[in-house]
Amino acid sequence: MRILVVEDSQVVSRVMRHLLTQELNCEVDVAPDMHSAKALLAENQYFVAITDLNLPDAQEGEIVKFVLAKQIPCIVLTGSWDAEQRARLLQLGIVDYVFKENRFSYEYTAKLVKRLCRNQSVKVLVADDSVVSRKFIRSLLEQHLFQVIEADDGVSALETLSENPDIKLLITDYNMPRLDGFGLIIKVREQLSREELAIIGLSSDSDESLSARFIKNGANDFLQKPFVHEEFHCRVLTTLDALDMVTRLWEQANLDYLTNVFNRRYFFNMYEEKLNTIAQKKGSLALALLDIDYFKKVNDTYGHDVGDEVLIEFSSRLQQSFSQHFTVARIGGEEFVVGFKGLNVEKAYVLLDSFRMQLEATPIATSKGLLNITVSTGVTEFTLDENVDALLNRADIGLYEAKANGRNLVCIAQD
Ligand SMILES: Nc1nc2c(ncn2[C@@H]2O[C@H](COP(=O)(O)OP(=O)(O)OP(=O)(O)O)[C@@H](O)[C@H]2O)c(=O)[nH]1
Repeated sequence: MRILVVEDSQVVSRVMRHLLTQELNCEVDVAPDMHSAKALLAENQYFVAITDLNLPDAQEGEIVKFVLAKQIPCIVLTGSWDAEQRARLLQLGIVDYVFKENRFSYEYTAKLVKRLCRNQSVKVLVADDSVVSRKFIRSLLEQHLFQVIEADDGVSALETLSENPDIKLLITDYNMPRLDGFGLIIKVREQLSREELAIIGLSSDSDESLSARFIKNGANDFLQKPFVHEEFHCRVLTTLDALDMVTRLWEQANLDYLTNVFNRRYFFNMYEEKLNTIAQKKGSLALALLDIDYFKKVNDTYGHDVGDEVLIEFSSRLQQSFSQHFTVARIGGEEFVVGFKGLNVEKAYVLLDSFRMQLEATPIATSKGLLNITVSTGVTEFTLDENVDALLNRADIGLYEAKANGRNLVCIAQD
């Protein structure tokens, strides 16, 4: 990803380069004037341009129109606060107008670029029966690079949501035919929590109680129409940042910090519930306990960091082999589990033995060279009246047998 900074002050361009490369994996080109900016724009594709308005060879902000004409998102970073100019440039379609006040202005700009990068993968559904209003909101969202989908009433919004489960944000009007904004939110919240789908309510109705009612019905936020561009963007960004924070907290609580597979806590919580459902439906489940062989030797010979590299690569191979259909978790130092929901122990055995052979045949690349790694595995099948501990204990008996019989084996433990 390439970013263009058009800025005649070397101090500012150096600060921006530093902050941008800290936040993102990107290349930063700096143009000190309009002439060199044009040359760089002719040569390269830019994700975004951050431009000053007063350049030695173009003092009236000419650079902005030039950048926008090339369909490149433009953030204005200026030392002169001019309310009229700001309103005009926002109208033209710049992403934001940032006043160079202090170091926070530069940090804000770098964070904004990071958000633009994230926004490209965020789907937003706009539900509004007014075409004009829908198109206006679409244009605001597209300035910030969101993927936008439209629905012209509550019923079609519901259909679109079920067809696109990856929509992260719903922006809905209140007055709509067939199903209004409240009805839509109530129906959506029967299935999706505030953390799974954020909702912002909109209305031009003068009824002051609407905002509270929207939020009580399950919206994350509310905006009164007409609104100014910046307020709209601030609400959208704050709502999505909150969603990101919840996701990060969830990941910290449920993913293993080293390997990024599910951790012990997630596995136990999820499997207590899962076993109840499987027992009720009389379904099948096989559970495997995998333990890397002689792992202590890897640490002792090559150091703890290389041990970590082995754990990371081993987890990644487990995920590649099983995560699409089954659950992979790290439950101890070099101990992993795989839950094979829907499989009996014989079928799980075949998959696990093939994984074992592939691991043996493909050494792991580490900073100290290729290492031959093998794994021992115990696998067992769920019987309808037991809990996770009992199931794991039985898988552990299989694992013990695999270790005792020379390692690099998969052993089935029968109940
Ligand atoms: N590098 C690294 N090592 C870890 C981590 N967690 C646990 N270990 C190490 O894993 C090793 C486990 O050793 P043992 O339980 O003796 O097992 P082993 O050497 O694999 O022997 P067998 O299982 O009998 O084949 C210990 O040396 C722990 O310090 C970790 O996060 N990173």
